Amino acid sequence: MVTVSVKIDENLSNHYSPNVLTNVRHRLGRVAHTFRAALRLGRSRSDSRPPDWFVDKSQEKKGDSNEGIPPTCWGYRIVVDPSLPWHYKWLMVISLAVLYNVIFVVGRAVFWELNNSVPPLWYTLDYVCDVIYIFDILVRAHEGYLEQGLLVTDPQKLRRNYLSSKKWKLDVISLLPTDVVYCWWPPSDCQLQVPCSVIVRLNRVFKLPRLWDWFERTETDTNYPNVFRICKVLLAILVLIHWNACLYFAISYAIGFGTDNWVYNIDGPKNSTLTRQYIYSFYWSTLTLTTIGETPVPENDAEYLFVVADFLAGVLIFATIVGNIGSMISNMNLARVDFQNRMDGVKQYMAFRKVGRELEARVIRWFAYTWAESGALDEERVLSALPDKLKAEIAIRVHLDTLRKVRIFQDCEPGLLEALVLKLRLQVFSPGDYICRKGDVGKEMYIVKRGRLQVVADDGKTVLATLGAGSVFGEVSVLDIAGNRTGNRRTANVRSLGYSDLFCLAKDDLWVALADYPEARATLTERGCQILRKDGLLDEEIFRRSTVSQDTMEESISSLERAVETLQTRLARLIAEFSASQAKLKQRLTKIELRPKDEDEDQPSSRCSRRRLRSFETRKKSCPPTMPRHKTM
Ligand SMILES: Nc1nc2c(ncn2[C@@H]2O[C@@H]3COP(=O)(O)O[C@H]3[C@H]2O)c(=O)[nH]1
Repeated sequence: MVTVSVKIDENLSNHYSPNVLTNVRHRLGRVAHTFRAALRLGRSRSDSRPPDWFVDKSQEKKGDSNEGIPPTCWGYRIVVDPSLPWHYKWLMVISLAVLYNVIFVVGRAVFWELNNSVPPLWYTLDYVCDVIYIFDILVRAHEGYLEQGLLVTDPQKLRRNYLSSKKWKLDVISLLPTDVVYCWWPPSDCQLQVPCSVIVRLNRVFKLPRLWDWFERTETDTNYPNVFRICKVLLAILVLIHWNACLYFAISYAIGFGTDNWVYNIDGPKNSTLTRQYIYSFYWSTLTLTTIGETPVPENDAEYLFVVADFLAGVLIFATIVGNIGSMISNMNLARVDFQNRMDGVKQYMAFRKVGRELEARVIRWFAYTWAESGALDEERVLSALPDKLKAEIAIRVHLDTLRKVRIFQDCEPGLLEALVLKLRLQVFSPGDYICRKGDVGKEMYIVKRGRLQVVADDGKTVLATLGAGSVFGEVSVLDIAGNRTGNRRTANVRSLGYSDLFCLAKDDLWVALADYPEARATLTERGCQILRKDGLLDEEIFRRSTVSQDTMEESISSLERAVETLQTRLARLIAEFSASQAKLKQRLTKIELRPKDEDEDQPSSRCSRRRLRSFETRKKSCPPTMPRHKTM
């Protein structure tokens, strides 16, 4: 067997600072780990990569709040990242253990036949669950949490966080070895027809919060949250009914089976079987808790009290549960109900205003198409909770296919795409709808997502162009191209052939986005000019003059920028020179001041220096410290 050990000579600590030594220790630890891993790899060709719940110190990013914390386990810190998939799987395992205890501890304690049926299986399951509980304490003690947005991986902090929480207390209570009671009340008693000592394990139920953790996580992760919520409520109902059934059977035992009509009667070949005992108790419990059927009338005080308590609990619990399920089901259909209400409103309005059968049919067809294609999803409202960056990412992901087909966006900077994609509004047009008519004032530009459209001349028949997915139109009138004889008016009619989905971009939004991307603007303008030239709508002279004046303006701006830069450099140099000479002068004056008094009292030069000092002080007061007053800019 090969042993690898890493040791730092004690003497080194006298020569080097603790920081250096800690660093050396970390690095040696990593070397040792690599060496061990290599050895393991040599022996079994298995993957020596540490599992993902180890945080490799060397892999951590700079700026991590855990920097400088010594590794604990062979150069790695064991930390459980709650966002990892395996953590979710672990939650599932522990939830199953909790559910087992919630259902079977009470069940087996009351229905002794159940406990007696396969004792080895039950005891194996009991102690497997206990092992899972113990392991869960370890997992929780290493569960990372966020501090200032960073995952804390410092083992001490993690432990402190766990030990100071309520979870820790509940975990300990749920693992108290209550089974020691078996010494005085052995499980073998269960052979008799009396409730079992398994009930002492009821403290295992204190682990229930772990089940909520799993519920919460699943609810966040699943794509069907409403279905999951309904399943959760159903499970809660079943567990409640089960517990109540067990209680009923236990009370029947306490009063005496068959002593009156209310309690369970265990006599007879059918009633004595476990299946009948449980099913009848469950049935009784369901009737009582839901208060939906005739239940046997209680015959003594204890029975009355129990039934009253059951009724009250049933009303409270089931009112809450039924209310929740009702709201969940209505939430599931909310979009459809909302859409139908809107459609009904429009239909009523059209009938009231007598808009005509043909138009009514068209509007209804439009509604049907919108529902079929997008489920009438109000994307803006749905995404309104997200920050702009995330919204843009989602929008780009969703609309990328369309935007890729748009030629002018193919080579454009990602920033422009992001800016534009957030401003796009989806509009649906029916067959024969005019998107714009010649002569209208252009207020928006369109990108075709799906469908086919025709650009038609005044007569409505001559087709100038056919547009498909990825085409852009409506830009000519919104770009304010100099020399455009139609001004800001539409130059042609555009009509939808079938149903078409268009992204609409308002003129202001387009201008704001293009202000930062002159190249994209030039491409769009160039395209618009080509169309105007083809239709003879471009005044070349005005266009040329505007281009020249634009060029001249751009040149003037560039030369102005250059002049400002030169001035800035000169100013900086002058300020530096002034500061240097001021410092020199100060030094000289200090030297003069420090000369012995009697030595220079009679010297004419010192009198002159004092005069100069006084005049300098006066000038300093009247002049700002960084700007020489005699320099004019
Ligand atoms: N006038 C004209 N417009 C066209 C042609 N092909 C596509 N279009 C688009 O049709 C749009 C009609 O509105 P705009 O004038 O704003 O912008 C126009 C162009 O984007 C064409 O051949 N002639």
